Amino acid sequence: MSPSAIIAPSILSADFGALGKACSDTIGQGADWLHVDIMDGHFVPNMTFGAPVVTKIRSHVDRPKEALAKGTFDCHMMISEPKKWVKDFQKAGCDLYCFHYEAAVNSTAAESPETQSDKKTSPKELIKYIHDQGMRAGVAIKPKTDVSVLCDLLDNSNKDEVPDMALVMTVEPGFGGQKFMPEMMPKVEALRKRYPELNIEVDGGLSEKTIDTAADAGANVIVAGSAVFGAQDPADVISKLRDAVEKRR
Ligand SMILES: O=C(CO)[C@H](O)[C@H](O)COP(=O)(O)O
Ligand SMILES: [Fe+2]
Repeated sequence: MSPSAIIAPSILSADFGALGKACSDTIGQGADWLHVDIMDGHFVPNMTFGAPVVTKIRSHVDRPKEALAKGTFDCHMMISEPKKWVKDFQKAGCDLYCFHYEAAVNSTAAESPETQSDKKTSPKELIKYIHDQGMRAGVAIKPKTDVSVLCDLLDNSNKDEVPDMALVMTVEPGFGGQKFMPEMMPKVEALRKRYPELNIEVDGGLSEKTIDTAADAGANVIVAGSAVFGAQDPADVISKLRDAVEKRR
């Protein structure tokens, strides 16, 4: 049996002028996690916010005592230097630090701004580093990246270096409100077949119209921004997304 449905509204589509309240309201409407999109204007052509804002919104939602339980802050790091910000986000209240594979393999960031050099960090070293800071680690892939890069990480026998979640992007990262890419589903199907217990997240264009396709493929962690925050009744949308995943388990 695949893991339970986890509904993670993306606060990218919330009112940034009242973000703390939007976070607590969404959890009250039945969301499991909050999906927090961090964009640096470099890895993607858009910017959001950094750790100081995460610190402020964290105080509006109880931090989960158990890993990946309700209230988890799922930080989707669309940034060029994923290692550089690990400690800041841990302190700010991130529970699950999900970096982009593409950024890690191109990253030139060292551990801290003081020691920046051209030292490279491999994705598996970065996963261990995130675990060492007490967070869970996720690895995201853009639409043009092959799913085999995730399998290589997931097949590692050293558990410290294995990701806790795989994120298959179903839009090009950078903006909310884009069209879901069903052609990404073979990646999700391949992961579900090989890793029955893995948390597989899909992000971009998820709604009541596209959830069946994602759920059929085996996704269980559902990010939805515009579909939740643009809805008349967000609780109803969250519940329908959950039901669609649960009925396929
Ligand atoms: O990572 C993202 C964009 O890069 C967002 O999480 C995603 O697009 C959610 O928004 P929507 O559900 O409106 O597509
Ligand atoms: Fe995202």
